[in-house]
Amino acid sequence: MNPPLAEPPATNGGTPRPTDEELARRRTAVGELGHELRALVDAAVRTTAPDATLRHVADHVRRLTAELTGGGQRVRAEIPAVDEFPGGPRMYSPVTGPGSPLAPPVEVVPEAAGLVGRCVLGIAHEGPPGYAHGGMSAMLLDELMGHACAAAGAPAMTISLRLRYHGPVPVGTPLRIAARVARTEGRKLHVDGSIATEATPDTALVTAEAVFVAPDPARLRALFPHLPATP
Ligand SMILES: CCCCC/C=C\C/C=C\C/C=C\C/C=C\CCCC(=O)SCCNC(=O)CCNC(=O)[C@H](O)C(C)(C)COP(=O)(O)OP(=O)(O)OC[C@H]1O[C@@H](n2cnc3c(N)ncnc32)[C@H](O)[C@@H]1OP(=O)(O)O
Repeated sequence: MNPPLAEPPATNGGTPRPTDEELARRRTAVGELGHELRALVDAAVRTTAPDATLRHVADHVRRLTAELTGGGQRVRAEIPAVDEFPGGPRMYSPVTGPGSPLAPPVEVVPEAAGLVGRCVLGIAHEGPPGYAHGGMSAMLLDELMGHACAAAGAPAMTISLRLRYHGPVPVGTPLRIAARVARTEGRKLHVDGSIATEATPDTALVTAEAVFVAPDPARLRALFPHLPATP
């Protein structure tokens, strides 16, 4: 079990902002580690190696974890130095983050009617054998629909998300996730989304309708105490 995360301090401690070059170097290193961790997770859920090998690897990984935690750790709600929140890169997003072992990761590109994300899910994301966990589809859509809000100029949080699963989403297959803001109503954004394979983009396997709310500024400060003064 991970230890509980510490509560956020009142400020970020006045840490100086890294230069663009330092930031680029750090992001590359974060992405490299993320890539290797994803390969490790994939290998771990697919391996048929003997028990002794699993125990041996577990020992190695325990030592590596100690090496990573030894250099200091970010506290709950702290915005990583490699991120720009809201609206910019989020290196550790569990959906799009190159540094996250949980993320496929999804690559997001703007399209005429909103956004499209592309990824391949792995066996680590499996629900029924050979197909994605339904919760993974929900996570992919929630994130991409959130990106569509930010791209429309209103970073927002989900207040409702309704999914329809029309067909199972295969793992190991290039996927296309689409999201667009259908209409806005004050601070509320009504967003549509879908998942299909790249090979058959017109056959939606999952469709989603969500409502997002752009938080009131006071609520925003309370929720995200580490936001820069002018987000
Ligand atoms: C600016 C940053 C915001 C942060 C957003 C996050 C990321 C943005 C950054 C970059 C964007 C890029 C990518 C997107 C990344 C991730 C997307 C994933 C999104 C999520 O994974 S996010 C986690 C799950 N999400 C929650 O954890 C929200 C829980 N929620 C709240 O924290 C508050 O709700 C809040 C803060 C949203 C609004 O708070 P508030 O104080 O500003 O506004 P208030 O409460 O007054 O609600 C205004 C109107 O929404 C109605 N309303 C509210 N909740 C409702 C509900 N459940 N059902 C029906 N109606 C509801 C009210 O009834 C009122 O309606 P009316 O105006 O008609 O009376």
